Amino acid sequence: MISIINLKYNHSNFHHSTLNMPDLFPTFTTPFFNLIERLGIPVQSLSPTVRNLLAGVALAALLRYTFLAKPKKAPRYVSNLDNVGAKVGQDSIPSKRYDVIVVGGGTSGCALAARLSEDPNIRVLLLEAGGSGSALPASVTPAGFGPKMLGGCSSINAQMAQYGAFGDFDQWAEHTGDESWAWKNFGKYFRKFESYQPHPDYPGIDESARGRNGPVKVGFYNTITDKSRAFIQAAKGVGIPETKDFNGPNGTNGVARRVSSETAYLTPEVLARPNLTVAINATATRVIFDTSGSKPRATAVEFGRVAGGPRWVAHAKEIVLSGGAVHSPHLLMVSGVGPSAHLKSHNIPIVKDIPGVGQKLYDHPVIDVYLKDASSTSSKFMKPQSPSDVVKLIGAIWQYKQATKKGWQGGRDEAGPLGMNVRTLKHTQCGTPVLIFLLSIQFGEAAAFVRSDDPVLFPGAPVLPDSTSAKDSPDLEIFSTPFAYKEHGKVVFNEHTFALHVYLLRPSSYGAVLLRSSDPWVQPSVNPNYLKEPEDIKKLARGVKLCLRIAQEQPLAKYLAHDDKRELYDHGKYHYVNDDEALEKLVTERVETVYHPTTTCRMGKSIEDGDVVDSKLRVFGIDGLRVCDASVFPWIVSGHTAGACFATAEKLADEIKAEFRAT
Ligand SMILES: Cc1cc2nc3c(=O)[nH]c(=O)nc-3n(C[C@H](O)[C@H](O)[C@H](O)COP(=O)(O)OP(=O)(O)OC[C@H]3O[C@@H](n4cnc5c(N)ncnc54)[C@H](O)[C@@H]3O)c2cc1C
Repeated sequence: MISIINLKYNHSNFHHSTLNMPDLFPTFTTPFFNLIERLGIPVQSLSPTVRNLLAGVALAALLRYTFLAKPKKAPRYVSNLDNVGAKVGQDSIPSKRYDVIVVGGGTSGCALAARLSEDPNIRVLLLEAGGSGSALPASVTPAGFGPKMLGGCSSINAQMAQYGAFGDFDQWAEHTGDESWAWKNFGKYFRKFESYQPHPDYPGIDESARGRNGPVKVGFYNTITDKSRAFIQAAKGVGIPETKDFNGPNGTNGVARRVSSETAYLTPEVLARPNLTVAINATATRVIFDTSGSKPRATAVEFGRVAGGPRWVAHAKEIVLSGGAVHSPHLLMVSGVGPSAHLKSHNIPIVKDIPGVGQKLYDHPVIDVYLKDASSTSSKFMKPQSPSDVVKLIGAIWQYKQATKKGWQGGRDEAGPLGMNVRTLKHTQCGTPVLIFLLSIQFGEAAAFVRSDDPVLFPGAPVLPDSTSAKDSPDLEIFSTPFAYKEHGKVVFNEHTFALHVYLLRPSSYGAVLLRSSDPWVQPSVNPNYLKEPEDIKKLARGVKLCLRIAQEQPLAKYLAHDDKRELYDHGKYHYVNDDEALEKLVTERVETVYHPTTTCRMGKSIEDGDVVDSKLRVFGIDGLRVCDASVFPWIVSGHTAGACFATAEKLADEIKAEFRAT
């Protein structure tokens, strides 16, 4: 299936890079400079330095307004762990008992805990290693490799709500031997979590195929730059047909504004439930088992706040690990569940030998194509490199805050550029989302899904080994961002830029998550093994070739500085479209990740096949222990991974609730 996202756009305020009053945001700059004029200072005649100085004052004032605003009332989370479990070593304190403990308040965990606690007879404890996403400005490190928070990756991701190809889930059903995972059955859980927001600018969506009442709002919320609009037209020009809806009845497609799992599922009403306890800053360090019977049973979770600090224990009938594709296998292994030789090498007593734990780490490798923007209209100020960038950014923050104060919910233009892929201030305290926005630098505005063996796009190219789930599923995604960045956003350009990115949707290569220590506070090693298989390199090389061709196509071409042949940019590499060897070299030199790790606790039929959980997400050979997050995907999906995490949690919640009702 081939398709393109198109998004809403309002970028008229950003056409000059120097500090120029009329070009800045009138709601912010006009009153400020009026005030200065009234003090008798002729602003227009001031030197750029003085104007920048004045802008600095404005910056300080606005930062104070933005970041020191009165925080909203803190949600009902428990941080005193004495109220959650029994302190280890204090036998006089009776253990706390729950029906279900969910470990990890991320994308899947928040959804699961919220849905389970709808049944007042199920006492649920959600343990989250981090704090609230709305209170942790520094929590932007991807994929759980650093600080953690409620909402997990859904609190920092790029909000692209494309769910994968329908055939992906039919393949899941085939692998597990359980038809409930086939799209015709599993699809209802995608509709259950989403609330599709129709938009007049985007007609032609079959709303009957979309969810209407779920907690996660999905729709055409974002602004879109003129270059990403031009990208859509250029992609059509090279032969990629346009589609209205990634997730509609005709196949893969989609867009969204950020709604984290925390803000969507852990609403004040949900948090007020007496049968739900949400503990923050509570890192699970071990699952505790009763090994006295013929089959081990998970009975409790041990958790703590900091390495070397006190630990607590809470008991439950059912324990569900939702720590994500890195930390669920990590917790299993430090608890004695995993490949026995590997655990023995770390002196961990074996509870259950499951060789597949931590194996089959799939991820989506990406190649970024750097282009110089000839129109000088990029949003480079969002990663400020100069005082004028700072002023523009402050103006954007101001505009965004004004719009949200007036009740902006997306779908209209007045929020300005920060309306693009950014969580609304409304849901959070102070300026946290602004920081998240500045640091996360993931602004996918428009995307195209194609196959690397499409005869129209790659005429004469030999067919490569095909790991995709169905014959019409895509294996490459190309997306545009309104400026270029390198090394996960750590390096930005101090010039106006534009970027295309291509990633491999169904890689053949996979790696592993392995222990570096038996100490649960020591992070595991994560080796994704990108590009180990040669066909992955060849497919990505075709994707780069397509990016270079799209960049040459009108109307996109007119925005780009094709005569800029500096090594910094890729304009000088257009001749690569006829040089596969050069393209493949570029791929191997430039590979990065789009942060979609999956499959490290694979769902399937048996331990012998390398699977870790069965189709009800129960860990093989252990009672009372399940895993529910991206780690259980039998294969990585042909698209973005958060949707399938929400849907998996929705499905498991229904199943566990039914089991509790039956007992
Ligand atoms: C930068 C970035 C951009 C992305 N962009 C998109 C996108 O545009 N669209 C899309 O669909 N997907 C996107 N993704 C991927 C998607 O967000 C993830 O695949 C998905 O959110 C994973 O959900 P999860 O439930 O498996 O894990 P997570 O959401 O990572 O949740 C795991 C949770 O467990 C907690 N935890 C871990 N260990 C412990 C422990 N020992 N004790 C207690 N708590 C623990 C963590 O703090 C975390 O809250 C992106 C991801 C990243 C990082």
